[in-house]
Amino acid sequence: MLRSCLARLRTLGALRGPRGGARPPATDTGPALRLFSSEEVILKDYSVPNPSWSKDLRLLYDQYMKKCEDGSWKRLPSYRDVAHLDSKLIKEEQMPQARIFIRSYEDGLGFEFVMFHNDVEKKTVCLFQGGPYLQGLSGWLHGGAMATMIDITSGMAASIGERIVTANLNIDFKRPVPLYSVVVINSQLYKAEGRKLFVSCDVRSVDGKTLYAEATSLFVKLDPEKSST
Ligand SMILES: CCCCCCCC/C=C\CCCCCCCC(=O)SCCNC(=O)CCNC(=O)[C@H](O)C(C)(C)COP(=O)(O)OP(=O)(O)OC[C@H]1O[C@@H](n2cnc3c(N)ncnc32)[C@H](O)[C@@H]1OP(=O)(O)O
Repeated sequence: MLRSCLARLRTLGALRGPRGGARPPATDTGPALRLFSSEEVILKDYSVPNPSWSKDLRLLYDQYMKKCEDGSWKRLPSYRDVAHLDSKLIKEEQMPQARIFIRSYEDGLGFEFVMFHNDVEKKTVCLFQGGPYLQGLSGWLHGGAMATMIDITSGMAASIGERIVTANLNIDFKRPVPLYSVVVINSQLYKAEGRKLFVSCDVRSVDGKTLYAEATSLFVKLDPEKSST
């Protein structure tokens, strides 16, 4: 069990320890994966409920956790550490303070989210609650914050565990998203053509009645032959 869990995390690139420089302390509460190898790695998984989660977010989380019971859906863990990124893309030893920015806010102030993935259907769903530090126009979520979540959710639908980058992202913002509200981001890989992965996405209210945004995106698998990446 632990072995398969480690294999999965390695696939996601999550188990690279710091090669110099201090890792920010794992002071928050919540589940953590603790490993002992040549270096000690402690990873806290942020994709679980915390006290800042609204009732809507908790209810949806419970619904999706139920869907996970038959194995068709999987909750995706999420970490703050740069170890999440491929070491070929970022030189950790030169940037010991680097963090995944969406996980760098205190609970409830920024991006509260959890993602679920269905490998057969090539779908990723993100349950997202945007906090007060993500404000754009008064009372509303900044579109860039929404774009970030669309990008990452779509990227997860495109490819889990592979080195991909966003080549193109088109978003139609249909309605402003109120701060603190919960939205459901649905993404699906609909075409794969060589290194190119095409994803569609929409963002809806919890009851599904309000369409906040629609997006299409293109992700490209990095070419191992090319030195720039
Ligand atoms: C908040 C942090 C979240 C972190 C998440 C934690 C881990 C989660 C893990 C996993 C989920 C992943 C989620 C991703 C989320 C974050 C992604 C980003 O922010 S990435 C940074 C922004 N993007 C770039 O910086 C790319 C910069 N561009 C490039 O590097 C190159 O242009 C690249 C790799 C895209 C293509 O370059 P070439 O030289 O390798 O290949 P060529 O031949 O140019 O393109 C390949 C094919 O793609 C088409 N193509 C390329 N760009 C296109 C475009 N803009 N529009 C249409 N087609 C395009 C080309 O026409 C070509 O197509 P033909 O094979 O000929 O059919």
